[in-house]
Amino acid sequence: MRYLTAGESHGKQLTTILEGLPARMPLLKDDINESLLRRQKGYGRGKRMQIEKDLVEITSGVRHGYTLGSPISLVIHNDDYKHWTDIMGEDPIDEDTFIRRIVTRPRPGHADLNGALKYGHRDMRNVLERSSARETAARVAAGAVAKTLLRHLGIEVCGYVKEIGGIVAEDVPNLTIQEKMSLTEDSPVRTLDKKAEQQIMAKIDEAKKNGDSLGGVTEVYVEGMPPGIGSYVHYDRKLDSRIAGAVVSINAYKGVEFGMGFEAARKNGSQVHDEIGWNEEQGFYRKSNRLGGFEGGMTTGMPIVVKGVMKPIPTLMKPLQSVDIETKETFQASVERSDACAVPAAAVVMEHVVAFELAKAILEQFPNDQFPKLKQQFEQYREDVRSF
Ligand SMILES: Cc1cc2nc3c(=O)[nH]c(=O)nc-3n(C[C@H](O)[C@H](O)[C@H](O)COP(=O)(O)O)c2cc1C
Ligand SMILES: C=C(O[C@@H]1CC(C(=O)O)=C[C@@H](OP(=O)(O)O)[C@H]1O)C(=O)O
Repeated sequence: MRYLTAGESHGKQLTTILEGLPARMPLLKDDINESLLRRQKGYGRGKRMQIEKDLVEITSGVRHGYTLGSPISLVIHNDDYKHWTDIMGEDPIDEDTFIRRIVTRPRPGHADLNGALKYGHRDMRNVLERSSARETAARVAAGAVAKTLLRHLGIEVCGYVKEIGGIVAEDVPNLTIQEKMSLTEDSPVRTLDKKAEQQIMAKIDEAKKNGDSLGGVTEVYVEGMPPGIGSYVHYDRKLDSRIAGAVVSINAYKGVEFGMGFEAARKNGSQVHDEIGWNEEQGFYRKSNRLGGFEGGMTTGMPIVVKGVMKPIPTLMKPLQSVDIETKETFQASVERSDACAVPAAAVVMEHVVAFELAKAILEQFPNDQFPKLKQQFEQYREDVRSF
């Protein structure tokens, strides 16, 4: 399974083409819309999210609520496009409008300058329109389809916020994944910890007031993956490495940890590895999950726990110094609108990119033409590993 996305942030629409999904899998527009709506929520976002109402149109690959096995195309319209038709249309525009709206001032922390140097664009709008995280809506649409497949196989994926601006949300022990999902849905900053929630909101307000921005840490938790998904035989089949790549591909993500992650560097082996047990009912199991559900590039059958770190949003109301690419003059960047913090939204994006990698690995490992056959073989595999 693979997908491509197309679309500019202020262009007409975003398009996702998803290929390699089995035929005869139940899929509803609402499965995708629910995810899109979740991505739009979260305290700290700017005015753009009040303009957009992300809804998907399925334009191919699905009939009467089931996949056909042919490419699925998903379209999300940009409601903001109506304000940008002269700037973003495909037809040539008059010189005056072009000069007035040309972007020559690169923002530190964004793709603007590197993209201009690489492609030779003198109007950096040609870079920022595509490098914008607006594209993550199209990726969430693909991930929502993957999540639907996983749900039909008994696998649930949940993303939430662990930390924003240095305020850490404590874990609530022994929650079921359903409880995690509903708690985070009710939280404006998508945390499990009510106390941290209030502090985080105050911290975001403070950053906003100072014209500044915040980053944080998001976590994705997955339940229901059997052991042995992924492979140790080649670098590009290791599922943890694919997940790491997918997470860092999200705009503003700079690092990934599995389980105890970087903390492992400060521990002895006896405090890191997960001891193996066996009983008649479960078969092989782990006595702990310090490694976050992976060994040797394969799932262990324990929940997958992966964290990602998002840097603070680069567009700042408080100006940072930069240099105009035409005049070569130093200026203090000024902007009209931006998110102050998008970590809660990014947790939803991370959930969906992880879900996509999991679904992709399953489709590589099991017969993938027809969903009912895949499901049957997958359930058989679950039983095979349980009784091994
Ligand atoms: C959900 C989400 C929303 C974002 N919103 C903004 C924003 O409003 N302003 C901004 O400058 N960057 C925003 N970003 C981050 C930039 O897109 C990102 O920093 C930029 O594309 C440069 O890429 P890099 O940070 O991965 O190097 C957002 C990122 C995500 C995931
Ligand atoms: C549009 C989305 O996020 C955008 C990501 C983004 C950026 O620079 O990455 C900049 C902002 O867009 P604008 O410049 O139009 O205000 C965010 O709103 C979205 O998440 O759907």
